[in-house]
Amino acid sequence: MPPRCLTGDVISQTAFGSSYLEGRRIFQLQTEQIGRFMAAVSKIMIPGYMSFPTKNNRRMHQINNEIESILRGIIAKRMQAIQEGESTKDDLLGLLLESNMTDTDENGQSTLGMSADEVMEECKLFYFAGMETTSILLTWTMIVLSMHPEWQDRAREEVLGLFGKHKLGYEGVNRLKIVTMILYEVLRLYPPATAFTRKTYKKIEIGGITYPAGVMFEMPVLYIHHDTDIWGEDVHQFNPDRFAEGISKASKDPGAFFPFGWGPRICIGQNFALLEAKMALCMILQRFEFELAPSYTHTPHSVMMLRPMHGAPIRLHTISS
Ligand code: HEM
Repeated sequence: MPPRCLTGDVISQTAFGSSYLEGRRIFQLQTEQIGRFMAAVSKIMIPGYMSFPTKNNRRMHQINNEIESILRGIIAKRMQAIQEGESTKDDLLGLLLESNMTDTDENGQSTLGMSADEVMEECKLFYFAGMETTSILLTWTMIVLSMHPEWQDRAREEVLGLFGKHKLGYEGVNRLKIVTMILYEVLRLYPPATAFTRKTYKKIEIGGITYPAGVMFEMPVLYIHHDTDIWGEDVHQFNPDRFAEGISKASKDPGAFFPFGWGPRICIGQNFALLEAKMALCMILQRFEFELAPSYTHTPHSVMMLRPMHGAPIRLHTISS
């Protein structure tokens, strides 16, 4: 199963719970949407081009309509069930709707909570923000562990030592040290989100320069994660040991590792993503040894996110018990 199917299934289940299959259709459509969007932005950069009635843009519009119509159906069905006294389910949609329904006026319109459209947008955002990123992290991890079999062995040793071939336990997952160091080092070398932006809301001085309100800054995650002055001469090498004493001691600047962003808008799903990546990696390591197929070419490519440009053909060999 490609990592994207796994992370798509996980977010479908956690976002929509019982409506998982309907959720999965949305995610399939959004996967097509991402592909089409990337094809469009990597070809041409004319302002407004995305609204031209090209075949690609028309299909993207169609996909968006279909996604919204499925989501409206899921939300309406769940709201009706809640109104009929069914308990809100323990998934993202249930939690969003619950918050929505506690603050409604006499007409049933949300006052403090979110509108149905906002709930829908949140559901869409969680997919975009959550599925692709974690799948890319898993993909790079498998690539890097194929290139460094000694680290693959160390990680497997740790996993088998903690769980054997048995089902993973939450407590055990929290005790994973080598696997955590590996994931951090992969996130340093190949951060799925290579940059994010911040806008000044008032006049501000940074590094001796005064900026007015409304200036957009790009925070270059990839660039800072590869800065020799911060990380040392081996900055381009895969060396999980640098994280042996935690993130703050891994570099000369404790704030230099920020694959999930920073500040009040830091990634809301970072713990979820790391837990998911750890569990998926442990389950793979328990069952398989893996290596890169000869056709693999190492070409990190950043359009929206940092991916292996020509995919990641990986050979899995079942470990006999
Ligand atoms: C390896 C996996 C992931 C990476 C590298 C990642 C990275 C990021 C980054 C860089 C941001 C922008 C933060 C900022 O502006 O400071 C972000 C925001 C966000 N992420 Fe993630 N993310 C990951 C997984 C997830 C998952 C699994 C979810 C949901 C379950 C998620 C939900 C979100 C949301 C909702 C936001 C917007 C937060 C806001 O604007 O307040 N992310 N993520």
